Amino acid sequence: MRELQAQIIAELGVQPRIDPAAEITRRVEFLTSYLKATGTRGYVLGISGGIDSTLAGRLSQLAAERLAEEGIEAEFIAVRLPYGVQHDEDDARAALDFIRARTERTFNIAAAVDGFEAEFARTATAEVSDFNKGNIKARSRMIAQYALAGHDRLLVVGTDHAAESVTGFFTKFGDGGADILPLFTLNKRQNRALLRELGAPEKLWSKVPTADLLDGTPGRTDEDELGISYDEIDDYLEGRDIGEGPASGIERRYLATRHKRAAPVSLLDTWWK
Ligand SMILES: Nc1ncnc2c1ncn2[C@@H]1O[C@H](COP(=O)(O)OP(=O)(O)OC[C@H]2O[C@@H]([n+]3cccc(C(=O)O)c3)[C@H](O)[C@@H]2O)[C@@H](O)[C@H]1O
Ligand SMILES: Nc1ncnc2c1ncn2[C@@H]1O[C@H](COP(=O)(O)OP(=O)(O)OP(=O)(O)O)[C@@H](O)[C@H]1O
Ligand SMILES: [Mg+2]
Repeated sequence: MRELQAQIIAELGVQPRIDPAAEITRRVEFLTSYLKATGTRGYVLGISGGIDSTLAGRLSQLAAERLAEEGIEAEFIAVRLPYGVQHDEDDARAALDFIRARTERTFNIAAAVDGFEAEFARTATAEVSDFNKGNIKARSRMIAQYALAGHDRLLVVGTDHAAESVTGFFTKFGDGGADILPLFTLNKRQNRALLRELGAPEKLWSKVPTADLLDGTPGRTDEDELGISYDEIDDYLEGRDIGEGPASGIERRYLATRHKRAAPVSLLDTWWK
């Protein structure tokens, strides 16, 4: 195996083989123990209809139910965060039907994002690019979740996992901004395996991953933007040889995005040298 590949696998804690049922139990247990240790009162998570939030959402609901069995009152707010009307709204609805959250909300981020866009144009005397606006959408979703969390003393659940973490394919302080990461260490096919184990309909676990942040290309697939397939990323994270081109592509992205996986750099840090 490549030296950097072994280092990345160890850093992200990826296991080449998993027992999906055991991983579900372990992650629900993680959510419940952290809540008890911190005295927080529940969880909040944005539900897009994609694989990651469907899985993290169901785990959060199961954690809330487990806590109730122990006599601890815990909230779980599954919140839809569309920018106007979401083009794959049916999938978001199907995800909510599967998650069966204690509380469902919809928080439309359009007014906030459009407000930022207008103020940006005034300040920078230039239009914001569709790409940069996409990051504003991701950060507006973070603000909405923290507002709900702050109101009820909840934890913001994040959906970061190894197959996104390795390439830094998330918005810094946007979807990357969260309190607890129940999917950490899993690659994309392992996320799918956990969803199947939980009995999710095929339409949800087989959905093509999309960040869906662009006005100009709704539903642009992650693989199209990355130029690398999740199968390649998953194989790489399981220690396989995927060939020089794709492996160096992943490693280039990994090295360029180290700042996203660390706290803001200070005088005492040496990781970037
Ligand atoms: N070396 C460095 N040290 C410290 N900070 C550094 C830095 N380089 C950039 N930065 C900072 O980081 C910023 C760039 O990072 P960021 O704002 O995240 O922006 P960036 O990485 O350019 O874009 C986010 C990427 O994540 C993808 N994404 C976002 C959200 C969700 C999903 C999904 O899969 O659903 C995917 C999105 O499609 C896009 O490709 C710069 O503006 C700068 O402030
Ligand atoms: N339209 C949306 N509504 C609510 N939450 C969203 C929306 N888009 C993104 N999010 C939040 O941002 C997170 C990151 O998006 P990402 O696309 O990586 O995950 P996903 O949509 O759940 O799964 P997939 O990667 O398979 O598309 C989501 O898990 C979700 O919590
Ligand atoms: Mg998505």
